[in-house]
Amino acid sequence: MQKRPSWPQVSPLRRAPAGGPTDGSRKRFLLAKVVMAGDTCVGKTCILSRYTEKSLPSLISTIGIDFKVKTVTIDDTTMKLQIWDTAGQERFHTLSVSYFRGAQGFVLVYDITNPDSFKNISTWMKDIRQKAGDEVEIILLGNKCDKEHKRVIQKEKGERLAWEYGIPFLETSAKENINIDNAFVMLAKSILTKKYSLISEHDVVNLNEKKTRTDCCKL
Ligand SMILES: Nc1nc2c(ncn2[C@@H]2O[C@H](COP(=O)(O)OP(=O)(O)OP(=O)(O)O)[C@@H](O)[C@H]2O)c(=O)[nH]1
Repeated sequence: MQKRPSWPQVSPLRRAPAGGPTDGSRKRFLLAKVVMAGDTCVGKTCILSRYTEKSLPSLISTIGIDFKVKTVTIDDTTMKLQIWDTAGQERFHTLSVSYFRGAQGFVLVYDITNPDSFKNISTWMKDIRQKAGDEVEIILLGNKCDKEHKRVIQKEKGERLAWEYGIPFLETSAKENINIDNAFVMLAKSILTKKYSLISEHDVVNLNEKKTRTDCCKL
């Protein structure tokens, strides 16, 4: 099988900018694009919110796309994770998977109380492979592990599926804050280990930048 070239074609490591450490230590900065994926209502938004804001969001299903930024430090490397929260509803599927392109990591989530969300993991894996390639890092999460009384998918099933895909697995609870930080740190470490590089310049959205019209659009 033909291997995709490493992505993106930009330098993976940046020196600390001026104003950074003055002790001569080399600090490295990485910027990685991570995408939350999985069926609707599995808890993607809650997991992301718990991780980035230490709280749960006001509850409303994701419409379209949103992202949050979180900085993690692993050894001497500071990583900025740009984490995109996609909508799991079927009607947003095309839009959601279009954001998979250019990602270095995925948090793929099912709900341990919802068998369909577990069954659909294989479809999400296909989407990820198709849009982001074989080289991306993925972690599988069985969320809502606080709902033991409603559990349908046993932990061993999740572990087995992850083993088959060769990816790490954790059971999490956004509600009880179980394994949420762990999940993102594990993913960040895998991305780092693979020496995956930064978001390419054109994938960075500068929300402060004012749009200027190009000549062809001027009236
Ligand atoms: N008990 C429990 N409920 C959770 C947990 N995580 C999320 N929920 C609940 O599950 C529901 C859906 O959570 P969301 O985070 O909106 O799910 P989502 O996957 O982002 O859904 P979409 O935005 O539609 O894709 C909400 O009612 C949450 O309160 C958890 O760990 N435990």
